Amino acid sequence: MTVTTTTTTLNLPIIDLSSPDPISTANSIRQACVEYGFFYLVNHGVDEDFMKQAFEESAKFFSLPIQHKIKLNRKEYRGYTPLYAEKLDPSSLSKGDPKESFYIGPLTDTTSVHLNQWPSEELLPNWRPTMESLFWKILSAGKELLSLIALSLNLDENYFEKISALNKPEAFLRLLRYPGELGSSEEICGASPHSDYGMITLLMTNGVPGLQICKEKLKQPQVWEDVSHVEGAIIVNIGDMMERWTNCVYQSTLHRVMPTGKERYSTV
Ligand SMILES: O=C(O)CCC(=O)C(=O)O
Ligand SMILES: [Fe+2]
Repeated sequence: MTVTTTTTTLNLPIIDLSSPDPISTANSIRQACVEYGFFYLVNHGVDEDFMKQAFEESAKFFSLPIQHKIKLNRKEYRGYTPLYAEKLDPSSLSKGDPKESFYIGPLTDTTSVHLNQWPSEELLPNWRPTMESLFWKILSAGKELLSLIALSLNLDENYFEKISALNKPEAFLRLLRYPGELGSSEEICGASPHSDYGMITLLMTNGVPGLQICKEKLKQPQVWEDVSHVEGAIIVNIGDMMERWTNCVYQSTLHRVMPTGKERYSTV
């Protein structure tokens, strides 16, 4: 049995992507990745009004009747997954995570881009252009960040590009909706505890809290700490692949989303 307790809210480091001093930024990134595996990214080029618009479009899709959504059921890792269809912690006894999602595959890859599924233009005319624009903006911030992460590891800033780490399937964009309803007394997570599998994850939320991290995954009882919302910031976390590549110097930190009674949207 896993016994969990929640403590205080964390003060994660804030990294400024537009800082004129890449070496000092890289040093701060290193410290954040060693200590937490999580940090906030500001001045990343995705402006707040645009994010608001993206969450509005996301909400329009998720509020469609289920028969419209189910037509876009996930195939080839692209499309809609209904409530409870996923369980990020396979050992959890719950019937699945109470969240729905929509997966968009890499727009960069001409050989697979046609596999993406989109809601019809008649139903949601601005949906596809908004999500495509979101994809490019976050990808661009992510690539800039990866050159700073390379510097933070004392590598050439183009290192990840040179080793083809940015080749297809470069990046997926997922839109998530958590109904947020509080369950019975048992601990039911919106997203059950997991670490991400890739290089890095860039996460934006609509400001509704719920994200928690557990810095020491092997310690019992587990201690979960709240990650608070910083207006306009992207939350970045290190994935398992980057943890492995750095011989565990950078942490792929366990995290989860707890319901707070409020509907929550995020993009990862
Ligand atoms: O919605 C969130 O805040 C986190 C989602 C997440 O951790 C994931 O999908 O990997
Ligand atoms: Fe995650």
